[in-house]
Amino acid sequence: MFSRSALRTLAAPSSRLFSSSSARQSKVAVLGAGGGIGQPLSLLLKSDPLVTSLNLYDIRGAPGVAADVSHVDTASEVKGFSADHLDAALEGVEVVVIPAGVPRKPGMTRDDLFNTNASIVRDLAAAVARVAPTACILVISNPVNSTVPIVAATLEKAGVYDPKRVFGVTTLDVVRAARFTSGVTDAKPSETPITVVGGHSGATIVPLLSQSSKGKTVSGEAYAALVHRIQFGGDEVVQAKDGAGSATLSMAYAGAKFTNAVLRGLNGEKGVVTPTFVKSPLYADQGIDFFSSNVELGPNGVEKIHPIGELSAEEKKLLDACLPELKKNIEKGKAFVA
Ligand SMILES: NC(=O)C1=CN([C@@H]2O[C@H](COP(=O)(O)OP(=O)(O)OC[C@H]3O[C@@H](n4cnc5c(N)ncnc54)[C@H](O)[C@@H]3O)[C@@H](O)[C@H]2O)C=CC1
Ligand SMILES: O=C([O-])CC(=O)C(=O)O
Repeated sequence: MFSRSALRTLAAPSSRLFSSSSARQSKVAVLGAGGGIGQPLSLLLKSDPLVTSLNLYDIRGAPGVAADVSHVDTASEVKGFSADHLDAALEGVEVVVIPAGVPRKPGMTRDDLFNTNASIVRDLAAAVARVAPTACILVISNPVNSTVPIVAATLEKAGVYDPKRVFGVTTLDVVRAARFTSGVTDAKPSETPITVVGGHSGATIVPLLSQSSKGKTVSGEAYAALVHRIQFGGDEVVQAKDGAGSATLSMAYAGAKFTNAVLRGLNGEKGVVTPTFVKSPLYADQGIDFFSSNVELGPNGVEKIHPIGELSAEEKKLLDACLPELKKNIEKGKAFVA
């Protein structure tokens, strides 16, 4: 079981994006650094005191982003790498963050991105397997429910898969859940940390409001509306951007927050716990071997996968709706590599 105070250290939303408890620093690469997420994510990572070196790679525009970000007056070194220099970008890297790939337009599901993004993510994972086989890989590219199994299967094929080091970034769901719950309970987001489990698309996103002292006070129509908003927060942004893409700025914030958590774990900090989509035993008996739940991060990546805990009757129904869809998404990813 996990300690609630440990959980709060990361899950609790705070005005401080980065925590740092150690002098050890790390080399981080962003693949897709020229994009809507990649650019602000690179800026935020430049501000993270745990990052020593930042390698920015994209098939378009990374050297420009690197030149720009490199002027920020923090200690880390920034280098930009263009299309033919992926291997150089990965040299000696401990953490690889992947926001490469196309975003949604209105009317699309995340699964509609599969045909384009599956091969992008597979090829990037193959390069990581070749050049930085022990790096932690943080997958942002959608559909996360399928791209994470694609990365895992690609590493497995290359003989370097360590399930403790491959993560789907579901932090934006956690960030949204805290923000939206704060809105309806009249509490600060720091008082409304919400564990979100399952996967990262619509019905596979399962917020566990009953496990939050503020969240469990929301009921009836307000509860249904809050769950819907957390599950479909991405659509809200896609519609508002009206063809110009999906969440980029809030995702960059979430991606930087999760990267900092992984670095803190690698540094040996204790009690760093947050939901993330990883190879998981929780529903493996139902053929679902990737699942997001609270995970303690440590020096090897995943330190401990926490059970999801007690669920309300409503949450049991949400989980029943999540599991079959998640299973299909995972199988689709695996089949692509096989
Ligand atoms: N996990 C999550 O919570 C979220 C995931 N996303 C996903 O993140 C991805 C990126 O979104 P945006 O940054 O808005 O898209 P974008 O189109 O603005 O940027 C994507 C970048 O990837 C680059 N790229 C394409 N192929 C590449 C390759 N083979 N190697 C390196 N870079 C490559 C492009 O040149 C572009 O700069 C999308 O798949 C989106 O659905 C978006 C928001 C939240
Ligand atoms: O909705 C999208 O396509 C982007 C995404 O994953 C999110 O914002 O949660």
